[in-house]
Amino acid sequence: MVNPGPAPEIQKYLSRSGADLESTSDAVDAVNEIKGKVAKGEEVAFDAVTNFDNEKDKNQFRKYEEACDRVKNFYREQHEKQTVEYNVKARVNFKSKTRARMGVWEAIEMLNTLVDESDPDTSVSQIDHLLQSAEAIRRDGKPEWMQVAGLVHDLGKLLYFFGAEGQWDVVGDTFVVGCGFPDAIVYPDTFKGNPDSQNPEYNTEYGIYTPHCGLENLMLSWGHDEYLYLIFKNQSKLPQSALNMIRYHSFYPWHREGAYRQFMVEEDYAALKDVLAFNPYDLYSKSDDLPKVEELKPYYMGLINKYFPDEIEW
Ligand SMILES: O[C@H]1[C@H](O)[C@@H](O)[C@H](O)[C@@H](O)[C@H]1O
Ligand SMILES: [Fe+2]
Ligand SMILES: [Fe+2]
Repeated sequence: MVNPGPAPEIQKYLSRSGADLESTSDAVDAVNEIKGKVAKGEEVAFDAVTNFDNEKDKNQFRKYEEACDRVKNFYREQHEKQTVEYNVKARVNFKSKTRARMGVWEAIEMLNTLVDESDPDTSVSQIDHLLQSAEAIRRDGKPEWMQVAGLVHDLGKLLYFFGAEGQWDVVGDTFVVGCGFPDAIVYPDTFKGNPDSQNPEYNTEYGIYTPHCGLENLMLSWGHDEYLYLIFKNQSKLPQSALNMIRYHSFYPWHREGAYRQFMVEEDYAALKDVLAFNPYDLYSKSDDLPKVEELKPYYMGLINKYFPDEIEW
């Protein structure tokens, strides 16, 4: 008899298996572990093994209370203006046009002038941040698709050059609109100025959503994650795990602080695993050592050609 292979529900996970799953049995173990924990109502956390293993160094990042005014002012504006109404408008606007046509490397170069106002940890330009992330992933021997995820994950910040209203609808951590704003978001007090926080249809645990409706059905605040996910979902050969890393990498209240569990379905735990495997390379690779862009270009062009068409409709 022919071996029927893993059950369809397991297959679903295998096709999106995390970066460190070497074999089918690893993947099945991982899935069983997730399922067991979910069934018992336990929190699922995954420790990614990376080069950044010094806890003392890790504590130097994301210190928002000590951040400069540039960061604080950014979040006040973002938290006041990211409403359900704006979100719907931004999504309709996204679908209404193509903003530019260019290749992935050209897009990376275009980001050269952008310095992210929301980021307390880096003041290097975005091209440097992308290469720092990709190089850290490569150094740890992770697969090519994940190196590519590192290389492109912040390309959604191109939105800034495509008629964004400022940086508040492009960068910064993301959160859900249409339900209450949890304290797990940085500077939670600033939501007082967001009209949605006074709206009884929105300001509850579930707001406009239903229990365990799945992350897929939530409106995440509009910015570079969601935009880039929408672009690459149809215009790349990236595996689902890479798309998860792109789509949720700024969703810190969810992936780091444990908020929004009331909306999760089983497959969202696989996405969580992907995002947690990616996060150290995004966050802890931030340093002032500038990568040598021209030296690295040929290697990354090779990867770009494997995963993307020559021209993307942005
Ligand atoms: O300030 C940063 C930056 O904007 C990143 O690109 C984003 O992914 C992070 O969530 C945010 O904390
Ligand atoms: Fe980002
Ligand atoms: Fe990043």
